[in-house]
Amino acid sequence: MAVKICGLTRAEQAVAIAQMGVSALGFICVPSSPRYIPPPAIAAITQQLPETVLTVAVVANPTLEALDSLIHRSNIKAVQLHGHESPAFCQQVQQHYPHVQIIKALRVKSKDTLESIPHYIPYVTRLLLDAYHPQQLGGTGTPFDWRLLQHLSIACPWWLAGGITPENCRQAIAQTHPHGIDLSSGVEVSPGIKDLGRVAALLKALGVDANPTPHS
Ligand SMILES: O=C(O)c1ccccc1NCC(=O)[C@H](O)[C@H](O)COP(=O)(O)O
Repeated sequence: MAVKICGLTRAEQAVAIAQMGVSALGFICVPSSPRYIPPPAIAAITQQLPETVLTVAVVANPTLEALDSLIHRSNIKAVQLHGHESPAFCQQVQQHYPHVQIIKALRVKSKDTLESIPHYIPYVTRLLLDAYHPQQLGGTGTPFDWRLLQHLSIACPWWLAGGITPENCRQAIAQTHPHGIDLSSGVEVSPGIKDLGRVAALLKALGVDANPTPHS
């Protein structure tokens, strides 16, 4: 089970969470977010992380030029497209950056959202199914109706997001069977500041072992 902790802003927290055994760390590159972190600050953090950690830049409706600048300045391994990006745009990103993993986030409002999934599959590394909120793109702390995923077979790797906490993570996984989970506000003290005790509680609930020590 992959675990992504999103919305990191502090180097020491990113390093500590990586050492706890988390597989992916997300950095919010959407300027309107309270978790926003600029690309040079992301680069300063990512260079301190173990190679095994997937580093993810979260963006919304970027131009290819903006993505180019972000990818070159932030030293990340994956981009998470969290806006209204089309399958055609994902294809363009895939063609321009074959070495960068593409995570397409879909904010699940209703069954209709899920009908678009097959159109994205050829162009993404994985999907992230997150909660829909009319005013906020992400980090809402609210789960969507997981029953919408019942009887749905998704033909590519996908991660579940939206309102997951150390308390409900096992139920979320049992009910939806994702390949990974993504959390932000469920393990936070305040936007961008993580609660390491809650990250530890999450990993304990999931039975994830801490990394061996080469990076400690
Ligand atoms: O977290 C943000 O502030 C954010 C802003 C704009 C676009 C995306 C954003 N977050 C994306 C994530 O991957 C979050 O981890 C995901 O929405 C889950 O958040 P939460 O419900 O708080 O666990």
